[in-house]
Amino acid sequence: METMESLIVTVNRIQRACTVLGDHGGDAALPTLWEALPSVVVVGGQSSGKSSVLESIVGRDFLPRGSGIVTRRPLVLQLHKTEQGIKEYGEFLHLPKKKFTDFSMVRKEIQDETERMTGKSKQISPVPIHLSIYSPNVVNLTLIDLPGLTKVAVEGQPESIVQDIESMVRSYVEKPNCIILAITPANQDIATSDAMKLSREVDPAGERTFGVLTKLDLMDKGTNAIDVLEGRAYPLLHPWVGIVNRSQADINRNVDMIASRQKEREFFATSSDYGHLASKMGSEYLAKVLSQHLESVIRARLPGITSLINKSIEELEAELSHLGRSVAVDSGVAQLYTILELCRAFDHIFKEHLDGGRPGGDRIYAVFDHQLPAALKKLPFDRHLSLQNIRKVISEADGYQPHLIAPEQGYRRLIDGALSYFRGPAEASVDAASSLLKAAFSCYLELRVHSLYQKSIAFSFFKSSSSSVTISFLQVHFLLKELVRRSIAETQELKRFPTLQAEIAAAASEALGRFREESKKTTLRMVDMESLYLTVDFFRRLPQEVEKGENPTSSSADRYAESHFRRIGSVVYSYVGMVSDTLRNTIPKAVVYCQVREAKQSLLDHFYIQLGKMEGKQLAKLLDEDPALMERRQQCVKRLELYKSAMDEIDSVSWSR
Ligand SMILES: Nc1nc2c(ncn2[C@@H]2O[C@H](COP(=O)(O)OP(=O)(O)OP(=O)(O)O)[C@@H](O)[C@H]2O)c(=O)[nH]1
Repeated sequence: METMESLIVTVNRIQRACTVLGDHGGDAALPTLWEALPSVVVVGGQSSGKSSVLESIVGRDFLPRGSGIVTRRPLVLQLHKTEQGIKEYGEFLHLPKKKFTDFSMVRKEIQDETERMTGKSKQISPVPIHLSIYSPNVVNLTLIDLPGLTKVAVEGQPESIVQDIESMVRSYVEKPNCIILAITPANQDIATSDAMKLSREVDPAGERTFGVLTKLDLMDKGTNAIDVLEGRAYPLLHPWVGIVNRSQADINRNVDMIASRQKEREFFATSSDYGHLASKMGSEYLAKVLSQHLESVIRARLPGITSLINKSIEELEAELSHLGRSVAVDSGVAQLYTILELCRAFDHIFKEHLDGGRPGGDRIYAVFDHQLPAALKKLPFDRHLSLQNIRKVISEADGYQPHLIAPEQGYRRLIDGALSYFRGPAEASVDAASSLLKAAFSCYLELRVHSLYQKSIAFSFFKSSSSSVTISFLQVHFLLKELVRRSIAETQELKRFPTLQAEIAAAASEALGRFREESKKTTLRMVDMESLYLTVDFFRRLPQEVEKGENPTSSSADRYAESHFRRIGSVVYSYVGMVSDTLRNTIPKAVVYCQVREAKQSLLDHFYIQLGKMEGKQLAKLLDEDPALMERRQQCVKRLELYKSAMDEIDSVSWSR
């Protein structure tokens, strides 16, 4: 018996912990212990006698009375039996350490506390009020009083209240761990009893319903409820209990509960209808039966509850470790350390993208292997080296005195013009294309969704421009940015720090911009170098080759014939081809040197310098977490605390057994 009593006390403590730590069930996002705890829930229509039954079980007047819906929050009533001689008192969970010995003050506090949560609006709230009563006149028992089921809203109450109350009551009684105390007045047709209708729905076999008939004394003369009380009219697994509470007149005359219990006992003992059932009737008997039943249910459910607690602790701990530790309380140095760790994690992933292991680096090679040669091939040398243009350039270079041997100036001008194709359109398109890229990237930062669209615009721009040099460093620049974006998204540790994510993205973008400018300078300089000093050897070899294939009889007059210009064209063509081959090999080297290598080695170097100069507050700002995530972590911590304390409670009972 001692063990069983302590079981109810244990569950009482866990129930209180649930309320303190915010577990009232009904929150699908978090595991709930509240719903797993066995409890006795009092259900009945308005004026069915619920309050009277509860007061009778307690032996005290303490519940608010009045018209309309008085009970508007669940009242968890925990009864603790104390030794004889100790003065009885009530204690609220929300007012710990305040002992209420005056039960009219308990009533007032229930009213006040109800209004604190619901206002005077007459709304209902699912957050329970916990009241413990310590008394030698009670049995260990926990009862939950709920708003009475009603069919109409009274003045000042929203129409939805009828439905709201039913939903709240239903949410309690449909749980398999709920013992239903269904109160029905005997002077009404039981077929229309709200309590019985609901309990039949959720417990059709009547396994967890205790039927209580009140107001037996108010039945019409000549009628009785024997058929119900003996279990024939409405069979339930547990026997029905008849009750006689104080009448309104008794209440008005302040008949105390002890006298009323005595009166109830006499009613059954002397009743010609119920005399034979007298020992199994009345509120005192009801309290005893419920207490014993609750104890046995708790005992049966304890292993299930224990494994539920263990499972939930595991789940919550796993989620918390996934969410990560809160860094808000850390010192500045610790926060700097955390930021550097996060940057390193990002940098590691970024490098994996470049070096292999993660995709992306291969696309840079594709730029050098396909896009650059294709762009070089597309340069419009044909137009520049058309017969007509060659003649024009050479004649203009000659001036009034046509060339005598080789048109040195003409060659130089033709070559210079052709080489400018490597850089001319390139330069023109750099700024336009890079501003498009900038737009694409800032758009990614702000909206994150349109980047693909912007990306396609940027790419089509590349395609339409025939700039071979630009194509390499701008496309590599774009690919590096894309890899930064992907690396940030793939750094799990960064997920909870949106501000730091944005700062890393901005710092990386700024650095990549600098590398791109360096690359642009270097690659364009390579083209400039080609135009500034031609490869003399190439031309020194030329006359022999020309002479070899030339007709010795050809005269100097041929110098102005078509074939002469065609030959010049083909010489320039092959020189430009040679330069093109060189650039195809050297541009990738420059781009890798200036952009890829720098990105790998020093992408966040500037950012690190800035971090070093930051104060505690600025660092904390960088570590601003997603508020939803912080909230979730807090909820999980609280729930974990609940489960752990519940486990301790249960363990302490097991030890004392
Ligand atoms: N004579 C008599 N009157 C009773 C009995 N039970 C309750 N009453 C009276 O019926 C009225 C309603 O009883 P309550 O206990 O307030 O009923 P309730 O279900 O708590 O009502 P609400 O809280 O308003 O939903 C009161 O005037 C009680 O005195 C009973 O067994 N006999």
